[in-house]
Amino acid sequence: MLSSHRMSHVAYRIPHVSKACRIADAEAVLREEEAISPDELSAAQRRELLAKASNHTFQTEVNRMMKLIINSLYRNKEIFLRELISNASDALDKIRLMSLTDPGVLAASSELGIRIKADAARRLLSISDSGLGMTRHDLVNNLGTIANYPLERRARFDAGRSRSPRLLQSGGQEMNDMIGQFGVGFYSAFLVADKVTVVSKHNDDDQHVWESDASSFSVAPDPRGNTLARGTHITLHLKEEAADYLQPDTIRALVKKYSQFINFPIYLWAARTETVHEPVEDAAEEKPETKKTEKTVWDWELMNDNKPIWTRKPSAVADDEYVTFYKSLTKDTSPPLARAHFVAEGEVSFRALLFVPRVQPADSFNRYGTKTDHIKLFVRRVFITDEFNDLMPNYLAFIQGLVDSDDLPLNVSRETLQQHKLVKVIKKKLVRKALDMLKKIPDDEYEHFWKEYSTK
Ligand SMILES: Nc1ncnc2c1ncn2[C@@H]1O[C@H](COP(=O)(O)OP(=O)(O)OP(=O)(O)O)[C@@H](O)[C@H]1O
Repeated sequence: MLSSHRMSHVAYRIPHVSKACRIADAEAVLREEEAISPDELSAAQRRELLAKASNHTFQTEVNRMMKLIINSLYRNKEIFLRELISNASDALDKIRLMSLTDPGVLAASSELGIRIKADAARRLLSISDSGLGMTRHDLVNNLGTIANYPLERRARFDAGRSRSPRLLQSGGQEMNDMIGQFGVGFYSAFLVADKVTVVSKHNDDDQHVWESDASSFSVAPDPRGNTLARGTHITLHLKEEAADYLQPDTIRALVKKYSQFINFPIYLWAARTETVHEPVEDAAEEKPETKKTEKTVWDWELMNDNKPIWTRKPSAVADDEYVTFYKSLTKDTSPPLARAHFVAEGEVSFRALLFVPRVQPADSFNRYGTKTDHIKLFVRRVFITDEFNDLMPNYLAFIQGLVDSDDLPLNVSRETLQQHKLVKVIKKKLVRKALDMLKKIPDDEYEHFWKEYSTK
């Protein structure tokens, strides 16, 4: 018999196997997935979990941030899903990047994806990923303190607050929009859930369970053992008023709105009706007859088109797709003032997508107080870093976008990449294209651009 670990591994390959097998496997996944939910713990396992749990209080800054999120985003609760999917995608980026230099990190599971499942009867919504996962230490530190938060984000919060202190109290739409841009992160789960359970398996540690009702949290070794091959499974115990987020249509619409450009497949565990023709057993008849019956089939449904937009031909991308992509890339709520999408060939080949934000990014300074650029670097579709900081000169640091190069080596450190001679060539071409893009800002927008970006 397959061990439960193996079973989940096999089941994750559902989309590629035959239908009969798929249904059988899908049932296996259902059982497997339900077994992962901490509510499925037997009484003895729950006792063991409690006995071994260490209890922690959130750092003051975390409490403050949770209050800020809950008071400011109550009209924009839906962003929780975008935040959890974005964390899952970050964790997948990290393991994929590590696998370039050490393929062994994918030994437990080679699947890289995000799976969402709703259990309407128990009001549970789960988001799981097969990313990097978290060790016990990570669970305590990353989901309990603010120490690991990028300093830039704090700066962004402060910038937002000082820009509009009155709005913060009023909880107006503008404030919603502004906070939405900051990447409020994991704690936004408490906008819709009164309890959150995180089960995580990192290659370097055994599986642990983190649980919180927003006032404090506990961490314990998972009494079921390592049921996840690798990654993180988050279960939201939804508040009564948040039950709509269990509806497949609501989930599909949110993924389309905020997460359609995530570079990993996002699946929803969903039912669909299939019409099947079954033979009617009647010996008197010469011709065997068939009758139509409807069957409900549960399966993982792919919700996003994870082919990166910048790999498509510019002529095949619609304006509104660029705007949606820009918003998901930057968390900005306004459309960009201008864009440039191009392929460079010759000495170095790369694709790039650049945007001019309507409002200057608030996080233009890094932790050392120097300017940071806003260009994400990909090499052959693999996200490498957004802290490369060597692709735009200071005076163009406000440009948002990405570069995806086929020629840069994948498996070298950021420092080595920075020295790479092709980086200079890429930068030169980017600057030229960026300046062309600025020239193309329509006349009626140019005054706005000038006011926003000129140094007084
Ligand atoms: N699904 C996940 N897998 C692995 N680690 C995670 C996951 N979700 C959260 N984390 C860890 O918890 C940390 C805190 O998450 P949180 O969303 O609050 O902030 P962030 O992701 O660092 O910032 P931002 O949301 O602005 O991008 C992350 O930096 C990451 O280390």
